[in-house]
Amino acid sequence: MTNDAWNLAKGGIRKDVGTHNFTTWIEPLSFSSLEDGTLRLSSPTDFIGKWVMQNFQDVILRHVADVGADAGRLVCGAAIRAVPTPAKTPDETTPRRNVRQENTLDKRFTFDSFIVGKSNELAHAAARRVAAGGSVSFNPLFLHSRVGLGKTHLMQAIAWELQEQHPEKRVMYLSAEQFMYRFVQSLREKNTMDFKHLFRTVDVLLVDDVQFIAGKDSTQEEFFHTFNALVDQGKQVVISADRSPADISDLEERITSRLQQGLVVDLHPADYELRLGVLQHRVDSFAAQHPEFSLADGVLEFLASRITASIRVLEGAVMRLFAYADLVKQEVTLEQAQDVLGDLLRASDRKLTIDEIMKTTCEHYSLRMSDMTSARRSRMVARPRQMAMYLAKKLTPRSYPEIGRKFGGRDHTTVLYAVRKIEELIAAEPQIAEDALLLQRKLEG
Ligand SMILES: Nc1ncnc2c1ncn2[C@@H]1O[C@H](COP(=O)(O)OP(=O)(O)OP(=O)(O)O)[C@@H](O)[C@H]1O
Repeated sequence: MTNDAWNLAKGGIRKDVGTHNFTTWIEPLSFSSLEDGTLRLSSPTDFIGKWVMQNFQDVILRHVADVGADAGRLVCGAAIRAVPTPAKTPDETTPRRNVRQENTLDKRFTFDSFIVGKSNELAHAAARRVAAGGSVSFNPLFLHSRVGLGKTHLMQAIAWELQEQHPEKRVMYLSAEQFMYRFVQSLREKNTMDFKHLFRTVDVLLVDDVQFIAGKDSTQEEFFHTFNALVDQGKQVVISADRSPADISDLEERITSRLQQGLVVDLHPADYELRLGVLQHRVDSFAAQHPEFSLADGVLEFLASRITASIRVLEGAVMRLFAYADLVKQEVTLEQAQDVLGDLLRASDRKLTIDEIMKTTCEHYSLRMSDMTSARRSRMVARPRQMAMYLAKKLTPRSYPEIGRKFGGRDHTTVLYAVRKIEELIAAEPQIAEDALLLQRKLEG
């Protein structure tokens, strides 16, 4: 069994255990080895490892068998070393097998369960407007944010609301990856007319994670035509991405400019009140079904102040507390919460700086710190510098101009170019992909 086979098995596991369990328990695991019928997975903490062995052993072994690996036993823990995975860009012609083809919506992602705060109020209001089903002055609605801040939740809330209030409307929600999958499938099965018909006759089209199609030429082309056909007919389109249209590299200029013609809204990182609101909401829903559940005073406030990365991470933390409470069957104290969530808290504590990124990159390529800010252009220096800029954009919240300033007062377009260049090289050159992955692992500790 290889890393790839494990990734394939994870697709099936996700379907069986649900997105929530998957994100909390399975996603953090990495493949280590399969020897003598024992599958070894590495987990960030022993608590997660134990929980996975107790609760997901059967489902994991079943799906591992489905991908052709024979394991009768699972061992999972923090002391197990993971096999590094080379970074890979999905290939346009070989869609991943675990892509969901069904248009399923998550029952939890409704407006009722969406907590509104300063950071997301505009996105929420715009989503509500689209969900009302009347005529809307902006088209498309483009939602963007860093990961785990509620884009998918809002998109699906729109779809649920429309389905409920306007059952006559044809609403289609899917990820850009699914769009590509269906498109490639229609090419293979020579029924592109059906594909076009399907997508051009919907009333509302919601496409999640559109950055995925950047650089995938024929899918982009088809997406562009679908998009134009719908907008020209006055049909509503809603799109999400992990960055703004202008920041998505490898997206054709004409697509970028059309995407910018509607309303582009950024969901900002959640502030303390919003984080606390989300936690409280989750705890209330859980406690309604588990009256014995009890949390010591101050635990939620502590989590809301310490875990700031994303709402997804916050949710993962609270899910883990529920699991822990279920195990010990007593009130969860602050000390226990700190213990069980140690890895998440440590990760949240680390605020990576651009200086650290430069230093680690220099060590990796045996360069001097001054090379990061110098004007030298030889490839030996320029490439690592571009790599450091790429990592700075990826791993810190710094903007292009801020990064440019740190790298010897360079222009923001130089940083943008560096990021695009490294993204291209990661896709084309395994050595660069490996460097990027190794550096990222080192930096994220
Ligand atoms: N304002 C909110 N209120 C309640 N739950 C939220 C809110 N924002 C995010 N969440 C929850 O956080 C989790 C992650 O949200 P979601 O998947 O929508 O993020 P995303 O921005 O689409 O992330 P990605 O870019 O990784 O796709 C989900 O479980 C979602 O329900």
